[in-house]
Amino acid sequence: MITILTKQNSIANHFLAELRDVRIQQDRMRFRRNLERLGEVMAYEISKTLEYFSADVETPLGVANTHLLHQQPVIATIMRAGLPFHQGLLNVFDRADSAFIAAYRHTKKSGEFEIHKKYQNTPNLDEKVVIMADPMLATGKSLVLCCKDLLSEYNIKELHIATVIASEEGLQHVQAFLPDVQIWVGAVDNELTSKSYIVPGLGDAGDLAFGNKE
Ligand SMILES: O=P(O)(O)OC[C@H]1O[C@H](OP(=O)(O)OP(=O)(O)O)[C@H](O)[C@@H]1O
Ligand SMILES: O=c1cc[nH]c(=O)[nH]1
Ligand SMILES: [Mg+2]
Repeated sequence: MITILTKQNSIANHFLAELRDVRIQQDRMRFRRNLERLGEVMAYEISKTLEYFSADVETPLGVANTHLLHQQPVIATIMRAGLPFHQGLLNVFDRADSAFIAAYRHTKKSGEFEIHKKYQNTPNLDEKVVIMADPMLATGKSLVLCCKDLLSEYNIKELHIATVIASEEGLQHVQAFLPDVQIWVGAVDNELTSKSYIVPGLGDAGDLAFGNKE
């Protein structure tokens, strides 16, 4: 299942428009905050699909019945660009555990790239709802590699991918290799450049958030 946030009119469109805007995105703090705000909006949308139980809350004047999350999801992310987006999800799922993975696209002399995974630190994910957050889904190789590793190591109950901009091609790649995953995306763009950047996309999310890499 794929849910595309900007198919509906909402304030999320403003956050995404600012992330894409070649001038506004130069304000690094605002860029990170907009990734965070989209993480917050997406967390709210995902929260509507999770499992709840009936509970009573004692107020100063009586007892109110409500529905509470059966289980907090675990928020996983791929560094670097995932970090502000992860923070947004964590602002909403504020008692969640987190999982961190460091992976990046290493470009070879031929111009092709491969995903280098350097680090993974995660709580036990058995029987957990896991939300894997990475703002950019270009070829989909980073997300497929990282999710496949987690799925082979743990008996994950339900896996969600949260992303801000995806390419059509990348989405197809993820669906082919991770057919049971639920995908939440801000917007879907048509094209990839020869260096696998999304067009129109927003540029390099990690560099915009944290500075140019070497
Ligand atoms: O779908 P893919 O083709 O795998 O590309 C998407 C990945 O590329 C970017 O990370 P990058 O490797 O540039 O590292 P960074 O997050 O440290 O900037 C982005 O943050 C995704 O993680
Ligand atoms: O367009 C892209 C593709 C990968 N990573 C980014 O940050 N942007
Ligand atoms: Mg990345």
